[in-house]
Amino acid sequence: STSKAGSKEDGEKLRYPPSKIAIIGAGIGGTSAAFFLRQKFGRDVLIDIFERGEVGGRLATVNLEGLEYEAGGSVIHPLNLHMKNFVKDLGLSVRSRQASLTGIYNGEEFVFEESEWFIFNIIKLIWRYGFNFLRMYMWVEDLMDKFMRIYRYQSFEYSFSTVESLLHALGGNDFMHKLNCSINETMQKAGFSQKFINEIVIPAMRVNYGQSAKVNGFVGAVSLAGTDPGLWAVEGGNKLVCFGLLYSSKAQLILGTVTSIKEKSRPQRTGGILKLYEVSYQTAAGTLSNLYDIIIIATPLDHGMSNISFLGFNPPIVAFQKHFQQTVATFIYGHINASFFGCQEHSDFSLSEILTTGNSKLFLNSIGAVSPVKSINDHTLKPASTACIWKVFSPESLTEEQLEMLFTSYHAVIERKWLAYPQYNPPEKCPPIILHDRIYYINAIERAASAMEMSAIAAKNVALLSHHHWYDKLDRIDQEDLNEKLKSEL
Ligand SMILES: Cc1cc2nc3c(=O)[nH]c(=O)nc-3n(C[C@H](O)[C@H](O)[C@H](O)COP(=O)(O)OP(=O)(O)OC[C@H]3O[C@@H](n4cnc5c(N)ncnc54)[C@H](O)[C@@H]3O)c2cc1C
Ligand SMILES: CC(C)=CCC/C(C)=C/CC/C(C)=C/CSC[C@H](N)C(=O)O
Repeated sequence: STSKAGSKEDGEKLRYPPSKIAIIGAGIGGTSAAFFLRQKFGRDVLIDIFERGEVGGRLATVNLEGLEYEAGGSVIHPLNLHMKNFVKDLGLSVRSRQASLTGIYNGEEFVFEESEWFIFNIIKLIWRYGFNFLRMYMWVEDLMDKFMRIYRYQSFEYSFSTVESLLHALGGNDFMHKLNCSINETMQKAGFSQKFINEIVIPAMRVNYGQSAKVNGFVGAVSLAGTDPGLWAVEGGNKLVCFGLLYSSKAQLILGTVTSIKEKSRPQRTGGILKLYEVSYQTAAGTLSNLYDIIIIATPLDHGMSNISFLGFNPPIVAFQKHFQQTVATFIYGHINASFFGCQEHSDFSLSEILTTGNSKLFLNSIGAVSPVKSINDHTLKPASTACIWKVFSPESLTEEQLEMLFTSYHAVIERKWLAYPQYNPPEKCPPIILHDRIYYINAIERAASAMEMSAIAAKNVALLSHHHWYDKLDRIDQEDLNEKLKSEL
C-alpha cells in the first residue's frame, strides 16, 4: 500500500503521487475533500473515506407523515459558490426557499411582525430601528465581498496553513477583530443600536447557532448573511451533494468508527525510512487497520465529538477541550397555538416563522413552518391557522407540556438532537489545520464559523495544502497581500 515517495528523510523529493489517502468523516467536509483531492492528485491515488454514521453527517433528513424534511444544515447562501458548483456539476437542482412571514417574539409580545406588504414592512422597520436595517444589509454585503476573495485565491491554487491566515488574507485585521470580539461588541462599535442588536441580531444568532450575541463577530456576520434574501437548498435534500461527491470522486466508503491514528516507520530497501500512518477502525467485522500516506480529518475533534486517539506522536497531538452546542430540532404536524404568542384571534395569525429574543423564560429559539425536501408545486403562503409541519429549534428536548402549550392540536412528533456547532466564545483561537506532517484538520475552520460552505472551503484548502506539501510547492502557501498580488496578475 505504500508509494515510492513518502519520506522526506530519504533525501528524495516527493515526486510520485501518494498511494493512499484516508479521510475521516463523510459529511460535506469529507466528501468535498475527496472530490478536490481527486482533482489534485489524479486518478491513481486510492482514497478511503471512513464514516461511523450516515453519509451527509450534519446534512440529514427526517421522515414525517411520509415526506422528508431537512433536520440539519438546511439553507445555503446564493453566494456560496462551492455549494452552487457542486449542485451544477453533479446534475442536481436547486429548491428555492418558500416565502415566509417572520415575527420576533420577546416572551410577552411581538416586537416586530412582517406583513405581506413590502412598503409597510420598510416603514415599520425605519420607524422602530431607523436606518440600522439598511446599514446591516450593507455591512453584511461588504463582508460577503471580502469573503468571496477565497474563490479567486483557490482558483489560483493558493492555500493557508492556519484559519487565521486564511481569514487575514480575506479581510485583513478587520476579520481578525471579528474573531476576537463578540458580535455584540463588533456591531456596537460599528454604530448599531442596542435595541436593534437585541431585537434583530440576537434572534438571528438564536435560530442559526442556538446562542446569544456573545458569539464571535465573524460567525455572527455569517449568521446575519443567513437571513439574506435568495437562500436556497438542494432539491431532494442537501445530503445528496455528499452522495454525489462521494460517487464522482471514486473514493471507497468504509463504514466504521476510526478509533486511533498512529505514526509508523518502515525501513525501505533503499536504506531510508518511510513514514506512514496507521488508521485503526471498528466495523461489524471487528477491529481493522490500514496504512496511509496522508490523513484528512473531516469531523470535529472537540470534546466528546469523534473520540479519535493520536498515538505515539512527537510532538503529541493533544485533545481539543472545547465544547459543542446542543440544538434540538423537533418536527411537529399540528395547529400552532396563536394565544401562546399573545394573539387572541387565531384567524389573524399569519406568521410562518417566529424568532425569539434572549428572554431566559423562553424554552424555544425559533419555530417555523417547513416544506419537504422534494418540491410540491404549491408556492402559496399558507395561513398559520392551517395544520402544517413546524420545526422548533430549542436547547433541550420539548416536553409534552411545552408541546401542548405551543399547539392547539398536534400529532406526529419527531426529534433530532444535535451536537450542532461550536460554542462560540471570543477571543477565538482556532485549532491548527496542520496537526502533524501530512495530517490535516478540515473542521479547524468551524471555530471561526460553522456552515456547509465553510467546510467546503476548508476541504479545498486542505486538498491544495496537502498537494503543495507533497510536491514541495511552498510558494502557494500563506502568501501575504494576495488580493493586491492577484490584481496585478490580471
Ligand atoms: C441543526 C443544524 C442546522 C444547520 N443549519 C445550517 C444551514 O442552514 N446552513 C449551513 O450552511 N449550515 C448549517 N449547519 C451547519 C452545517 O450543517 C455544518 O457546518 C456542516 O454540515 C458540517 O459538515 P462537516 O462535514 O464538516 O461535519 P459533519 O457533517 O459533522 O461530518 C463529520 C462526519 O464524521 C463522522 N465521524 C465522526 N467521528 C468519526 C469517527 N471516529 N470515525 C468515523 N466517522 C466519524 C460523523 O458521523 C459525520 O458523518 C447546521 C447544523 C445543524 C446541526
Ligand atoms: C458561509 C457564508 C459566507 C454564508 C452562509 C450563510 C448561511 C447560510 C448561514 C446559516 C448558518 C446556519 C448554521 C443556519 C442554521 S438554521 C437555518 C434555518 N434558519 C433553519 O431554520 O433551518
